[in-house]
Amino acid sequence: VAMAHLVAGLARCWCPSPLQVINFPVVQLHMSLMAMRASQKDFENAMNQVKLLKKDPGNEVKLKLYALYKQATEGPCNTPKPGVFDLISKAKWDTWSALGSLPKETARQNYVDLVSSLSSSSKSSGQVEPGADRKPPGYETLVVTSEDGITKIMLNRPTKKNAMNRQMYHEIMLALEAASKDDSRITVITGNGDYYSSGNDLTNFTDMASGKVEELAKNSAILLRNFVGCFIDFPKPLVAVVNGPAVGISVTTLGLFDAVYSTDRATFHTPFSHLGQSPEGCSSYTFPRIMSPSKATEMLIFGKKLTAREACAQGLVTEVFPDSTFQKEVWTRLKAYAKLPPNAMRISKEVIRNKEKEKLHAINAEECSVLQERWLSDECMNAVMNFLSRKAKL
Ligand SMILES: CCCCC/C=C/C(=O)SCCNC(=O)CCNC(=O)[C@H](O)C(C)(C)COP(=O)(O)OP(=O)(O)OC[C@H]1O[C@@H](n2cnc3c(N)ncnc32)[C@H](O)[C@@H]1OP(=O)(O)O
Repeated sequence: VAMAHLVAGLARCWCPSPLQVINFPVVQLHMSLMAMRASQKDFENAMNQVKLLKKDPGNEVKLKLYALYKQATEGPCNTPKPGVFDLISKAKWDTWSALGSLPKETARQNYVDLVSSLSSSSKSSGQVEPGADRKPPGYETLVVTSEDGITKIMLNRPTKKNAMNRQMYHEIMLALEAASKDDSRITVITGNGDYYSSGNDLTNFTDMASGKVEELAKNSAILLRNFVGCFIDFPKPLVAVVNGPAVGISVTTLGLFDAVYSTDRATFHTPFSHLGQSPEGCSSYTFPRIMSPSKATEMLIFGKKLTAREACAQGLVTEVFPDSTFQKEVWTRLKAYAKLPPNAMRISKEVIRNKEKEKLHAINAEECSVLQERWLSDECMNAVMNFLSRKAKL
């Protein structure tokens, strides 16, 4: 009943004309503040783009836009929580508040990214840029689908072994955020092609070689911290369907999933020392707890690559399937799990995970700050340059 009131209330408040959200007084106030700063030009353009959207993006997205707006302009939510019966204000407060301590610049970037993904899926009114390349609708680095109670987030850069570039980090965060609010019961991350993911796209570091390295390292640490934070806070059962080899951050974050199903063709590899780097994804904490401390050390310090069966024996992988029947078996199982009562699953996850959340956020912050220094080291720069000049592969 409360949800019905909320939906009706949001519809009354925001839906009559396309994106009435932009008329929100607080947003208008911020528009004039934005216009004063040239460095926020993209943000301002995004606000204008929102006005041109023909298709109403729905209440969830409008709430998200509102929250990112507030975060980008005012910072973390510190206003008193509205009463339970003030459903609309409470929904807005909850969405803003859920952004936690997300930095203003990241919120601004996420706002711009979100508007850009909306613009490409909803043709803007009459403004056709002559000769402009049309972006494919929706995400650029992911394919996100939702059916049978399962939202599937598929990493989609198969020709790059699903290496995670900055765009992919942002899109995964957006997709997780959307999945946490949609009506699916289980969320799955998987890869397209023969790899699950080859980890961080090493070209993310090419800018490091060209000035302002400290600033780039700092921004990368913020990006990584927010990215991993989304996994720590994800409220629904999160399942990895590991369709092939996994490297680096795509392995370390597995410790934050609720189940990991793997093809027997997959391998699990965290070559941080080879790359002059150090563990992330909370693996410095989760891995010694999931497997024995010395096995974790062998992976995280010495870069030992595990087969799927070894990873399963160590507890990192829930179950391994023959590659020939992997997809069929895993999806049949997941569809059955998705029929379980959603609130029970969500609450069970809360009971299992909540005790650790604060700790995990602290570990995440620490790992990112250590990495920020590592990225500036000769060891790291040389390893990245070696890969990019094809002198080194894992
Ligand atoms: C900002 C947040 C930072 C978060 C910190 C995260 C850390 C990590 O994730 S550390 C792990 C980083 N990953 C790697 O070091 C893997 C590097 N890649 C490889 O060693 C190999 O590519 C391979 C073993 C994954 C696959 O080898 P192979 O089967 O021989 O395929 P290719 O090398 O020919 O790859 C095809 C194509 O894809 C590009 N590519 C693959 N992985 C990456 C990558 N991680 N970063 C950038 N590019 C990657 C590769 O360069 C090829 O491209 P083209 O030459 O243009 O075809």
